[in-house]
Amino acid sequence: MTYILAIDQGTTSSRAILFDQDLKPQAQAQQEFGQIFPKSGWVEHDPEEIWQSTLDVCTEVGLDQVAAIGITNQRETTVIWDRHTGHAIFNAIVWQDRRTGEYCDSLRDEWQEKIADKTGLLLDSYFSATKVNWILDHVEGARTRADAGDLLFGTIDSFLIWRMTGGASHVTDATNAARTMLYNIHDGCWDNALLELFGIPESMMPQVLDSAADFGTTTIFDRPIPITGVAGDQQAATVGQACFRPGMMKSTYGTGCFALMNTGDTPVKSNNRLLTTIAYQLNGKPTYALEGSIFIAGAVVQWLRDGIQIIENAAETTDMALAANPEEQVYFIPAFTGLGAPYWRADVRGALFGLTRNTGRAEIAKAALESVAFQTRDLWDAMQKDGATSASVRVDGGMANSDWTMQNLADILGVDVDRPTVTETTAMGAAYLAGLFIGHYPEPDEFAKSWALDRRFSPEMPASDAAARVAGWNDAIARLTN
Ligand SMILES: Nc1ncnc2c1ncn2[C@@H]1O[C@H](COP(=O)(O)OP(=O)(O)O)[C@@H](O)[C@H]1O
Ligand SMILES: O=P(O)(O)OC[C@H](O)CO
Repeated sequence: MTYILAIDQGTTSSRAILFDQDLKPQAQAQQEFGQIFPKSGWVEHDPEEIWQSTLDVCTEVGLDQVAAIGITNQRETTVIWDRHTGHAIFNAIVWQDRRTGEYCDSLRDEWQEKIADKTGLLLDSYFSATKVNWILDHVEGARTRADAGDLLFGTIDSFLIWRMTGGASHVTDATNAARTMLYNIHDGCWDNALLELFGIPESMMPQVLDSAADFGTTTIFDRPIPITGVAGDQQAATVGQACFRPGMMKSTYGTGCFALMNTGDTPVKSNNRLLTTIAYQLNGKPTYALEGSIFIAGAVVQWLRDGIQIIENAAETTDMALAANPEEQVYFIPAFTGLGAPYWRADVRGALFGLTRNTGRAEIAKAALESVAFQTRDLWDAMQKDGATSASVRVDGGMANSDWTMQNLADILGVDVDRPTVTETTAMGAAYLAGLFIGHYPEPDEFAKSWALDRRFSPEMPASDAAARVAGWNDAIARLTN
């Protein structure tokens, strides 16, 4: 039996999963790693922890029968390292980090439109470009070293591949490149004007390949293994959910929530503050998507556990939501690091609305779970205005395991929410891309036939109740953002 190994380097944990010939997960290892919050709105990871946890899970799951490796990763998170030593010169600045918010504001008038036209993105600290600029400005001597060609930039995929290939490959794929705010998604190349704007020498940038390609061969294990698939985690989930036809949409509930709708070979420009991105690139041909990005989804549950410590594990939230007093309607806006789509407000922070003397742990936990549905509804409305017509959405990610949350999502969206049998669709997408390249897995149309439904959640709440709750949410958002 030969397997394809998927490495899923996420925001809160690193995972390795072995997929068999039928794309069924057969073995899995997972390791959480530290979150570093140096200041309000700042989020960092230690690149060595990312590296070590990745190595550990690969070793734990076993590589004896692995034919190829696919890598998928938290996107935008920025690492800069020395090409001679392989040492990162600063912590990884995580996608959630808002430290460059004011810098983005200062560029807005002149650059917002140009950046949107070239990259499909909004000018925001979420993306890698201003994070690279910040590191070059704040680490002593970094700019001189960068100009001398001694430093390399990469998103997490790039950093891992560089290390796994002993420095032989400095590469990324088009989906990750599309999240840097430095990549022209129409021309398929790094954009010189943007590199210049952010003071980034082109010598730092990785080569951009298709999502199924020869990314190099890892030489750090007992035997050489090719790395043949790479995609950002949300794009890998889009592939894993087999959203290959225009109009198909998936929504992933991990640390954040990211809804992507396939728009085919047309890069659709949103009028409602969604992003245009590359869903996957095969045989040199990009397939585009519209994306809505929410920064806090499952992370709100982590905060209940690790922050205010009112739960011991994530699954407890279901019983709490069931036990909550239905008369109490608390709105929890988890804008811990600002609001993403469609508001894009780096400056606001979280809030609870509607507290009474009867509000307790259960009501707060319920409001935390509900915040995920309300935020998705905001994205859904924006997608509809941009022309989406889908009557259902495919869900995945850690939080999709919560039946209560998924039922509430169907109620608040007013459409069917479909959960597949494999919720590790992110890893599955990466494995599929890697296996596709070596001829181990079939072409996309054939693969799409194997998508299997675990459970469909259909709306049960009366539409008027859902509308009243959504109105309450909109009111809370208006109060916070005004
Ligand atoms: N049963 C559950 N109910 C609610 N939230 C859950 C449940 N299981 C996992 N989660 C949340 O899902 C997230 C983990 O999902 P995962 O897809 O592994 O995230 P990531 O890839 O961002 O690290 C955590 O934030 C966790 O709080
Ligand atoms: O770690 P996740 O699964 O929440 O995904 C993070 C995204 O890639 C950030 O854009």
